[in-house]
Amino acid sequence: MSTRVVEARSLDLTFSTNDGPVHALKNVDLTVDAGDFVSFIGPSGCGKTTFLRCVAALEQPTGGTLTVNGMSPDEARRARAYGYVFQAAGLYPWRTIGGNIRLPLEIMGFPEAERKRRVAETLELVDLEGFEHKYPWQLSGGMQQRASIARALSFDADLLLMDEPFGALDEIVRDRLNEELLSLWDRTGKTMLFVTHSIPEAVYLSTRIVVMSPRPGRITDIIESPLPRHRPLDIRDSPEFIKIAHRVREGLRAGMEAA
Ligand SMILES: Nc1ncnc2c1ncn2[C@@H]1O[C@H](COP(=O)(O)OP(=O)(O)OP(=O)(O)O)[C@@H](O)[C@H]1O
Repeated sequence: MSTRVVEARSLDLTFSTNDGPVHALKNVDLTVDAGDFVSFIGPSGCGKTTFLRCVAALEQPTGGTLTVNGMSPDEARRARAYGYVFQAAGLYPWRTIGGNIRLPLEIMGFPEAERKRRVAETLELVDLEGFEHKYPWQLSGGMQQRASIARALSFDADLLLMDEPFGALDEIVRDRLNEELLSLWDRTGKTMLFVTHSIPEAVYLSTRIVVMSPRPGRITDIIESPLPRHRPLDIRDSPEFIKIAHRVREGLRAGMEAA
């Protein structure tokens, strides 16, 4: 039996702003099971980040229910249920790569030997062995983003929340990181929630694609991917891939027209 990692029922979030209420999430129903790779795609303002922030207990829903590993998001946060990767790598420039990855471990009070072991292990997972003592500015954008993924992985949470981590990178680097992320997911069995604006990225990575629409932010389609777990990059030329990409595009278009 699979384990439920995230369960949202009729989730609602309305922000009160000076210009009046903003309905960022309306009636969101979604379940994510252990080992799923779920992508969220939709135009700017459809609530992708807000949903991730609710899971991370950084926003408080105004309606409905949300559980993470069967707990409230706040309890899950305290239980260190997830790692969070932001759009910008957000590495501290005065710390080395190793120092950045070590930071959450220091905050959480891991003993020194354990910190060392975990830093080495996660550097290897993201293919950055040998860069522990470099500073962020000595690394390319893609390598910095890998370091930021390593930091989110360092305390071995089973759930990874990734908010457009590769948005600022060029296509070639992004392709490589997509391949690496998929392989990392395959090796570790982690559960991924991944925000993107890119249709090929969403289709390539996901076991499930959540299509969203703005005003109010809501889910308009959930696509179960029939693609196999092992996906070479050229799967993007296959008829199955193109079919799913087409369905995502149609969903996005319909959502925009209805908004
Ligand atoms: N703290 C806040 N206060 C008021 N409104 C907010 C706040 N955070 C988000 N919003 C609004 O909620 C809506 C959803 O925002 P959100 O950032 O979740 O969208 P998104 O789909 O992630 O967009 P993008 O793709 O541009 O990152 C937007 O209209 C946004 O302006």
